[in-house]
Amino acid sequence: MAHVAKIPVIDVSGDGDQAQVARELVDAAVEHGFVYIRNTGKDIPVEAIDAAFEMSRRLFDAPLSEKQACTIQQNNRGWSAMNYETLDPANQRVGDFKEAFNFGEFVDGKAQQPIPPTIAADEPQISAFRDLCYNLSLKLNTLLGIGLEVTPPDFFTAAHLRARGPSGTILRFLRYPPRSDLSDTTAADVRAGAHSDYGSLTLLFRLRGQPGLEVLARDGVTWMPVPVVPPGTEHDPAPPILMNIGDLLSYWTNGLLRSTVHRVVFPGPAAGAAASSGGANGGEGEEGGAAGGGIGVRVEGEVDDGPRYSIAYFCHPFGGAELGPVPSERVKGYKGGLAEGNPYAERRVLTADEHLQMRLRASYAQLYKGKE
Ligand SMILES: O=C(O)CCC(=O)C(=O)O
Ligand SMILES: [Fe+2]
Repeated sequence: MAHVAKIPVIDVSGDGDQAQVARELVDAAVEHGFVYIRNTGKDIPVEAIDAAFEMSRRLFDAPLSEKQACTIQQNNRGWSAMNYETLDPANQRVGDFKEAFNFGEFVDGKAQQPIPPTIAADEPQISAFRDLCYNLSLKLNTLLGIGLEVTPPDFFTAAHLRARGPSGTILRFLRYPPRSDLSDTTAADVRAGAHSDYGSLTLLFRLRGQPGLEVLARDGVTWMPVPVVPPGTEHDPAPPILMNIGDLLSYWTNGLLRSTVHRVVFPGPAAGAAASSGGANGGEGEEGGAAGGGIGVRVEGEVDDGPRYSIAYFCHPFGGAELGPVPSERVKGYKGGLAEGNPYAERRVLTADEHLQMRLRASYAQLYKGKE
């Protein structure tokens, strides 16, 4: 039986040895593509996360007409309705069973896109939360630069500074309804299809008791649940923030940093009940997901019968950033990459914007149909 994903937990909030933390972060990014960032409340206060989830609840509870008036546009901002996005079109019968709302940049606390009147008064607070995520993402980009011994170490960070110009960075609220609210799901349906993220890195906020995220093991067939509260963090003020490497940073580092495929499934049967995916709940650390169908196997202590909420911050470099050679011996010396030999000699240097457009077209077929 498969295991719960063994993703390292790292604390980046201390004043201790940055080089050591950076090495651990890079090792996790190379090995797993995912890392838990311990939430001590120093980088992102717990109250700010709670408030963001509260705003998200109110947003999704707003009248349908308010959300429809903000329907997602080709700039990737706005509301994405139930089943609208299909993250794994080759394998999904229907789109993802989720609603999402994407916030692009804010200027002086004001969104640069239509916002449902129900949450209009919250704009400054959403903007402030986005800023907190931005600051943490810069810190993580710096640590990745230090850990990869890039010269200068702020190479990645510099490409992410807002001052450089607009970027594809998105703060996304997500709501996944419980299966009991849906009339037409099958066992194979998933809340979010298998995918890797598009940007440089993603920060993911989840709530205790709302499991469902799974990562694909290196064997390419085994799904491993990612507990919200990994061992050792039970007494932290909030669950860790999950960071994962996106396609852009993987591409930029020639595949050294790993962009790991993941998905969100409906909760599986309760402990003791027959598991229709074939994986009955085992002992601690032994729970796992069967490949194929979209039914998760429960992680100990995680019960989920209602809607599931999560918040993702997809960090992107400024649009014009050229994804050329990374000045790091470790990246240059990495041979197991995306192409044979020197990838930069063989491929045209894409900009961050070109990379994003390429990826968005694949998952929003309806939005881009006939608009080539
Ligand atoms: O909701 C989650 O836990 C993950 C969402 C996700 O992977 C995404 O939106 O890219
Ligand atoms: Fe994702």
